[in-house]
Amino acid sequence: MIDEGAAWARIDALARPHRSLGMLETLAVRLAVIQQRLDPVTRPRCVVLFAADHGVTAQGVSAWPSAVTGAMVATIAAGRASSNALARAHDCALRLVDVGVAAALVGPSPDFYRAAAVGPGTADLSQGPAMTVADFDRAWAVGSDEARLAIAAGNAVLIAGEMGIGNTTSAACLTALLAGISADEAVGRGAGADDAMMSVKVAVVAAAVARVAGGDARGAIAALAGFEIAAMAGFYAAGAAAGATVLLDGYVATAAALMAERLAPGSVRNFIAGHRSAEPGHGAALAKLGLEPLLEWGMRLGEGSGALVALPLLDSAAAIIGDVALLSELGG
Ligand SMILES: Cc1cc2ncn([C@H]3O[C@H](COP(=O)(O)O)[C@@H](O)[C@H]3O)c2cc1C
Ligand SMILES: O=C(O)c1cccnc1
Repeated sequence: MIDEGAAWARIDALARPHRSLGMLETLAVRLAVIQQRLDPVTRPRCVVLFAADHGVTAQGVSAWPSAVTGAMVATIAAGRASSNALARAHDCALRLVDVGVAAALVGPSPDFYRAAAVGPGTADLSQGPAMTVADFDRAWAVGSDEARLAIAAGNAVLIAGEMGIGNTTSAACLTALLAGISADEAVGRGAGADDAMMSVKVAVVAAAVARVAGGDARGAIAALAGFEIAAMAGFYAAGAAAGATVLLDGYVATAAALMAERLAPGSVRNFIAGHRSAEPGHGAALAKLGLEPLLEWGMRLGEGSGALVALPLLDSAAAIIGDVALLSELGG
């Protein structure tokens, strides 16, 4: 059993001055404890992008129309999104999973694409439940299935990303519910909402959370979720249960992580927070999970981008615990 004490003992025995690599050593200890080995690995790794549409866009909560979800799915399928570029830069395999995009994929579907739509997008969460509990379980199962596939393919580090116009409204609802913050604190500009959209978004989030609060946890979560967020939660829970290292992205991803921890307690032991997004509620969501983000770079994209940018830090951390001589070997 490798606990933090055992991992620190190894770090402190290595051929360098005591604690001379700062936070990189803290990260190395986290990797060693998650993976239960003093030579943790970060390759191969993969990012699975889950995409879906959101009925709540009818309320005017996003600066962008829903059709952009499908357009970006086509861009990702063509290998031309920010997430594709970052995945290539960091030697990370990429998969794209449609869990509920309204539009059919235009253009050729590559071998890394999977059609697994639960429906043509969620219902408007401001008018009633976004989805039934049965559909929530279907979306969750798509994600848990993807985690098992990723692990069976040998991946040591799992990343989930998302594409879904309107999904920062759903993430704000889920964070308000699960991290216990107000709608004001949970709502941010997402992909660029202006002040008028922001006040609608705060009102929508406050009313939706008030409507479901106090009910059964699964039903409340399903009422506020998106298909891609539910799939990410299933991905995280199954990845953690199988012992994988799970690297989280931004605000939407962390809302899914809160769901995973609520419905599959203990999942958080396998989570590493890649970054803190510019969305204002993200700090409270990470604090609720007890996670310290690796980067605070003002990123606010989603698509797994913040996790992908943090990936080389995991490579560095693995190298400085697993691939260095011992002090006792000095001169020997
Ligand atoms: C071109 C484009 C590419 C994106 N890639 C990720 N997002 C991000 O922005 C969306 C959430 O923001 P909101 O809740 O304000 O709609 C999600 O699709 C998320 O993945 C994008 C958004 C746009 C417009
Ligand atoms: O932090 C995120 O996940 C995020 C922020 C803005 C837009 N989409 C996603």
